[in-house]
Amino acid sequence: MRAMRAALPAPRSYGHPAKPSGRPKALPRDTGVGKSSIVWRFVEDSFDPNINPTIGASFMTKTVQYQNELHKFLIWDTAGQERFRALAPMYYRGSAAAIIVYDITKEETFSTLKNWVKELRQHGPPNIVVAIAGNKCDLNDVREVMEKDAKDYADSIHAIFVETSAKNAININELFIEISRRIPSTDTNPPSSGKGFKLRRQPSVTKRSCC
Ligand SMILES: Nc1nc2c(ncn2[C@@H]2O[C@H](COP(=O)(O)OP(=O)(O)OP(=O)(O)O)[C@@H](O)[C@H]2O)c(=O)[nH]1
Repeated sequence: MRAMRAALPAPRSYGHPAKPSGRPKALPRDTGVGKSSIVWRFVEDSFDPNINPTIGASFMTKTVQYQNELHKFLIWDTAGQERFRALAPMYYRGSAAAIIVYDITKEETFSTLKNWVKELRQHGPPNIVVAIAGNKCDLNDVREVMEKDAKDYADSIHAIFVETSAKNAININELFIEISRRIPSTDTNPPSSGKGFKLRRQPSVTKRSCC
């Protein structure tokens, strides 16, 4: 079995912090993109339309079989609210992969996602696998971010890209499997270190079209 850590940073957020429970009426613009919902869909195969905002960060694990190996994902789901912003480096520093999530119905979440990419490149582990997930693709009718624009950007930075729907379970498993595929075997690395992976860059990512 090999272990890997995937942190889920959100785009930088602005505005008033949320109350400790329940969603605030005026949401900071980059919270609520669906990070926790993606993790819940992957780990528990469930979806809660009334899920609360993450406080600090939450941790979950899931082991999946991939080809002849067992892959254990150690997942930090980080909070998107600005007041927790400073915590993010604690989670991505030791991670083998990071999934940056934006909401396809909110252009500003895609714009600020680029700040996270820059931050990961500057302060994250050198070989961290970056995946971009355009979530809520079930809401195609109110889409603000074109899939092609996001895919072109992801290709330009050699990141994995998928559009996902945690609600309708679209491309969630595929996202994690692709991350698994991009992280080389840990045969030559201690499995518990969670870092030191040498990243094999793939020229393109196979993506199942959704919505
Ligand atoms: N339609 C739709 N709604 C979704 C989807 N994923 C999440 N949501 C909803 O979006 C809202 C926010 O979801 P969360 O998973 O809490 O978002 P988050 O990014 O973890 O939010 P923070 O913890 O504040 O950073 C909730 O009401 C979810 O039910 C999706 O794929 N489709």
